[in-house]
Amino acid sequence: MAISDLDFPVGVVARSHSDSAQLAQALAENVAAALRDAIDSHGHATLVVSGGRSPIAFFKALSQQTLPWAKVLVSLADERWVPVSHDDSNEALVRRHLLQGPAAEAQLLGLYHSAGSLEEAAKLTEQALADLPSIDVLILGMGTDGHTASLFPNSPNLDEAMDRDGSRRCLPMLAPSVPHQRLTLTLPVLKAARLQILSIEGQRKLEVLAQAMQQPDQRNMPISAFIEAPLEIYWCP
Ligand SMILES: O=C(O)[C@H](O)[C@@H](O)[C@H](O)[C@H](O)COP(=O)(O)O
Repeated sequence: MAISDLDFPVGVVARSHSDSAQLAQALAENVAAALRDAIDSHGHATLVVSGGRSPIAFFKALSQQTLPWAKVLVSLADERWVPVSHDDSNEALVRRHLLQGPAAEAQLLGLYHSAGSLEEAAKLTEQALADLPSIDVLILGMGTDGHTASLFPNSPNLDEAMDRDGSRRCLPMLAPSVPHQRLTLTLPVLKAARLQILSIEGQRKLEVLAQAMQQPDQRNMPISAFIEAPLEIYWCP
């Protein structure tokens, strides 16, 4: 199967790349151009990225792009509720692979807060996200269960997190894999991004995407809520 075999809704643009390295470089160049446009347009740019393993090559390629990085605010679509010193921290991943070289000048708004409970941490993050401008560029990944960010099927709070009219910007979620406790931006915040990009690799994830497009209830596979205009999908075999 190739991504060109899928019948996406109008306004969803699918871009196929030969391999991970070529996808990462093309994505980095296109995101850099979008960040420059945002800065030209309103003096600053807000980039929200996802964690996991797939984005590392993209982060490294983007960090080397030339742009006024001091005018860029980087934040996260989700976070594992672990200290930023922890190996599983998405903030640590972004600091290690993206905020390097020219991109070291960017600002970072992390989601992690220490607190007595995940719910209390989410409330602190909610307050901190009052400083998050509207998102210019959003980079999403996808798990093979159809989750994106930390919008996990069957997680408590998923209904509220996927409520397009919801008022919360951040909610506590539970993942099926360790670390289970997560913080996620909610659907209305993510869907308000000007440029929404889903970056996935491999046949298995292409099959998951095809399956997600058939879901009568978007909560079964939350990525399905994003497979609509405006979305750009980057894929390689
Ligand atoms: O915190 C996370 O893990 C991510 O935000 C998550 O949503 C990720 O995008 C998917 O799980 C895909 O992860 P991989 O790229 O590692 O497959």
